[in-house]
Amino acid sequence: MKKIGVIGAGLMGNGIAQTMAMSGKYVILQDITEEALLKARNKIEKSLGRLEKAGHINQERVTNTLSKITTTLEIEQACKESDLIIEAVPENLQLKRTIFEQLDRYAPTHAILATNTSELSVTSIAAVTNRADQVIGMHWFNPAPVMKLIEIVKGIDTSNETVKMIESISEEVGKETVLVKDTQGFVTTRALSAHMLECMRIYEEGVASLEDVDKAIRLGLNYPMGPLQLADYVGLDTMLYASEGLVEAYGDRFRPPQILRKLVEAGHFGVKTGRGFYSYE
Ligand SMILES: CC(=O)CC(=O)SCCNC(=O)CCNC(=O)[C@H](O)C(C)(C)COP(=O)(O)OP(=O)(O)OC[C@H]1O[C@@H](n2cnc3c(N)ncnc32)[C@H](O)[C@@H]1OP(=O)(O)O
Ligand SMILES: NC(=O)C1=CN([C@@H]2O[C@H](COP(=O)(O)OP(=O)(O)OC[C@H]3O[C@@H](n4cnc5c(N)ncnc54)[C@H](O)[C@@H]3O)[C@@H](O)[C@H]2O)C=CC1
Repeated sequence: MKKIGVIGAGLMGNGIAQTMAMSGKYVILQDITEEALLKARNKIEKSLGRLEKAGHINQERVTNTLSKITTTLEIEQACKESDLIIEAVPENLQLKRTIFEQLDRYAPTHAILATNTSELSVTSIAAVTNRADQVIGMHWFNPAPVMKLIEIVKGIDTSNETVKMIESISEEVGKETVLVKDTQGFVTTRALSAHMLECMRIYEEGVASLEDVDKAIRLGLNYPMGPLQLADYVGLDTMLYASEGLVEAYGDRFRPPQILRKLVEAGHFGVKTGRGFYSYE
């Protein structure tokens, strides 16, 4: 697999594009606005700069990586020569199904179509295509260039060959993999949401301040980030979508706390909008 299409250039899409390009893949990154593409390119440059400063890569690798990434507003353009297309648009089943109809229409017949969904049904997304055996969940973690895991999700009709190809390219770009069944939330989102939603409730009940809930988990349980800080980092909109899907599958224990719903209703999605549980302005 030499050419990779990435659909959606937000938080995850730009990190996935960067990771692929750093391993020598040609990447075509697509979004619906010029502004989103510009923002993505800036984020990639910043992240590469950070890796260079830390001594992980040299200037030549930065230049090479950037030269391998092109951007487009046309989904057809991102598909037509790609061997693998990774979708990273917002966590909404209807939107993803609409995108996959188009991926199926425009991508070469050999291409694998992967979704970066955090918890939605890969099987349902695959069902709108004529190649369900070549559709798979490829679940990355934020920040994509740094996090070690890719959670591979095998839909009902995903072929073993498709799984092998995704295991192989994941390894090629320096990631470890786990293989999971297509169930709501897989392993990681189910586990992470249980933890984060409970911590939001602890804060909402006034048991401790925002800072102290985060500090307790960070220092007491040795997590790299506190749960509320991490929720802002992941995106509260994504957290809310995920919890709503998990409620449908597993019931009330994943019910979104009021504070999460209100922050999303107010347009405060976390780091990406400048405000969430914390302010970043
Ligand atoms: C919602 C879903 O579906 C799935 C998800 O993604 S859930 C969320 C998963 N992600 C997490 O849980 C992240 C938790 N946080 C962490 O692991 C860490 O805080 C972190 C890696 C983000 C930052 O690490 P840190 O030690 O706190 O800060 P920092 O020292 O700045 O960074 C550590 C290293 O990562 C690098 N780094 C961090 N973010 C980076 C980025 N965006 N690009 C490039 N490099 C980055 C830094 O340069 C640094 O490198 P060195 O140690 O070699 O100097
Ligand atoms: N935020 C996180 O930590 C993680 C998110 N995910 C999943 O990745 C996906 C994307 O999440 P984020 O990157 O956080 O969201 P985001 O909101 O940062 O980015 C989404 C991007 O998709 C673009 N977009 C919207 N409609 C589009 C369309 N029709 N065609 C092309 N692009 C379109 C938006 O303009 C935006 O740039 C979601 O499914 C999410 O659940 C997976 C792992 C981690």
